[in-house]
Amino acid sequence: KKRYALGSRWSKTELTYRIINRTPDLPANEVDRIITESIEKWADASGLTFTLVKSGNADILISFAPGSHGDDNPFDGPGGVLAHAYYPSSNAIGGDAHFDEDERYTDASFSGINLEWVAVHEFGHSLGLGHSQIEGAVMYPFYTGYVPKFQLNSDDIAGIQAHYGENVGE
Ligand SMILES: CC(C)C[C@H](CC(=O)NO)C(=O)N[C@H]1Cc2cn(c3ccccc23)CCCCCCNC1=O
Ligand SMILES: [Ca+2]
Ligand SMILES: [Zn+2]
Repeated sequence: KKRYALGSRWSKTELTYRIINRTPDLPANEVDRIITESIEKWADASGLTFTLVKSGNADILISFAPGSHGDDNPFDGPGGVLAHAYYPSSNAIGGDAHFDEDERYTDASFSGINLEWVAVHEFGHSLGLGHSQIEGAVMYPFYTGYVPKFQLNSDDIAGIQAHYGENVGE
């Protein structure tokens, strides 16, 4: 099956991200923790580093909204499309990740939509990964349900390293 796909990449390896708003489905500190752990999965597998910023601009702007939300891709209500994100680019929306607020986001639960899985998938796009046809890859285009302690698939890791190389550690 076709493995990972590549879109545009960032021309830098030190990236910033900002949580614009949070889903009310989970406690705010949980949302922050899940988002940070999700983006750090990509840092662990590559030479990328991420800094959370609390205000102003950032490379990756993260927001939750239902239906029409200011871009050309309105969400579709509960189910269907869960979220989307934009490949790196010089324009403002590049790298941004939007989550459909009409979903019921959960953590460590087999019901609802696992926020961590969706976030890891979207941040893959924010970093320049397309979809993979490998069923176990996080970049697979279909949500297949909560996987306890899930890790990036080797295909996801190969994809991010094709763009940004290996994690060279401290
Ligand atoms: C991978 C995920 C985190 C992000 C992707 C979108 C995406 O690639 N974002 O970057 C997603 O939402 N995929 C849909 C694909 C999809 C499945 N169905 C759909 C019905 C209508 C529209 C889309 C879908 C059938 C019914 C199940 C609906 C609930 C699950 N939805 C999905 O799996
Ligand atoms: Ca939806
Ligand atoms: Zn996707």
